[in-house]
Amino acid sequence: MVTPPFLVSAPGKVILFGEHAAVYGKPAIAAAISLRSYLLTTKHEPEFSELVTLEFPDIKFQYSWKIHSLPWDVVPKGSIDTVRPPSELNTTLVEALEHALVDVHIPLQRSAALAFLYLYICLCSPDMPGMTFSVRSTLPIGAGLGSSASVSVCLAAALCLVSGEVSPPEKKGDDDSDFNAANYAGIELIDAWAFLGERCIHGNPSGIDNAVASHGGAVMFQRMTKGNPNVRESMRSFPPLKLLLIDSRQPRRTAVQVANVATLLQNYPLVTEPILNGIHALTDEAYKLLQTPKENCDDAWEERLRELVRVNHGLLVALGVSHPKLEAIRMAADELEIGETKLTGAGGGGCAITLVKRGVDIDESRICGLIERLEGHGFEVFETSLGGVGAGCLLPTKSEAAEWEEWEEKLFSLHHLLGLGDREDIQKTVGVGSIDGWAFW
Ligand SMILES: Nc1ncnc2c1ncn2[C@@H]1O[C@H](COP(=O)(O)OP(=O)(O)OP(=O)(O)O)[C@@H](O)[C@H]1O
Ligand SMILES: C[C@@](O)(CCO)CC(=O)[O-]
Ligand SMILES: [Mg+2]
Repeated sequence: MVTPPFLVSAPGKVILFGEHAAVYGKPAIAAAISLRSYLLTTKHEPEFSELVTLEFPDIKFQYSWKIHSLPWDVVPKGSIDTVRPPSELNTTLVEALEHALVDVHIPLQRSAALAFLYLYICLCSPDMPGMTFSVRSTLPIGAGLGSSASVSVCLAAALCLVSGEVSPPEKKGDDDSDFNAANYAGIELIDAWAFLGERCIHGNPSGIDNAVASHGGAVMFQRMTKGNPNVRESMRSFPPLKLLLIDSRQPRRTAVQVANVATLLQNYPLVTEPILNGIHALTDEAYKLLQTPKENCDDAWEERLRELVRVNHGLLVALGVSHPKLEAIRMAADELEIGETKLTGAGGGGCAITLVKRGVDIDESRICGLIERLEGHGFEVFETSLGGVGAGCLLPTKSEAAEWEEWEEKLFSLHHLLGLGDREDIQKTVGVGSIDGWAFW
């Protein structure tokens, strides 16, 4: 059992191929990005020990519940398998939590708070001390970069740590590829609980986003079908790709986009199924291409990959999940002949990626021209790298326990920062890659 204060963090992701089809058991390819969410867990002062507090400053939400007023009796201790959580939500618990959420009307706040309460009731117990869980993200929210999954993974990781279901990650050796069985078991469990958090936020997730946010790297993922388990294949020799990541800043919710595709499939199965099968075949092609040894990734290879990006976008347009702003981004990149562009994530707004041409026929000034043009239209261009680390934890080791007070003081000032700082402040002060001490499962 880990005693607060401590921080956990998990990355966002980019889906390169296969979104939406992933929901129907088709393969998809995604990679973790360097933009991440952070969750600080602190213990309440004794006078507030009967409260549990949730703070989501990014979505202007803060709420405290009396711990004993929550519906603990719906899932009595021992009635839930915390080691192998089910993949379906317990609808009785979801209904019982309505009461705790009666004052929360805004859907984006309500779904995130439901994810927290659901995991809190399943993993914790009413005799635990009062705590505050504060989440900040350097990811744009609801923009296709897996913000919901990175928050779900942070919530699952923090709650698994305070309940003792999972131990903090053991530091790996110098070779980051070293396999550590305890870390692996820990992150598998966090991933499984985060999937239920995703279910609370968007109803019918495939599980690809929480898989990438937990494990990091680049993966080919296929949701379980007819009792077969999920496939999650790590793509270790992922070739370096030059990508632009552009946020249309058009808000949308994944839950709505996924439901729209479900309606299309229901209304026009003979039309929609072939589109999903087309995405499946295209992702298989992309998978083969992305397995090509680096030395064979020549111009023709790049051209084929870009072609697949273009076709994937076209099929997503046919599913009805593009948006005029995403089309404006694609057209700007097409006009300047920078590369091929597709929406990424659930679409309907949010982000697009442009797979940039390399080689002699494209110079940096053309790319700068595109960025300027996009920013001029109010779009935001992100720089990020693909295939980064998965979920991690920052807490003092036993040998540092003497510095505990100093640590606690630092985290309390961090608490303030998590409430007020901007993305750059957060990344600089606690960010993975900016400060030492982070360990990853
Ligand atoms: N920083 C955050 N703080 C609190 N809640 C968040 C935060 N980031 C995301 N969420 C929750 O996740 C929801 C957005 O998730 P949604 O699945 O719609 O988009 P996304 O995950 O960013 O994109 P995609 O699913 O396409 O990758 C928000 O409405 C909110 O409920
Ligand atoms: C649209 C979708 O395919 C990707 C969202 O990032 C939904 C999912 O797979 O859960
Ligand atoms: Mg999401």
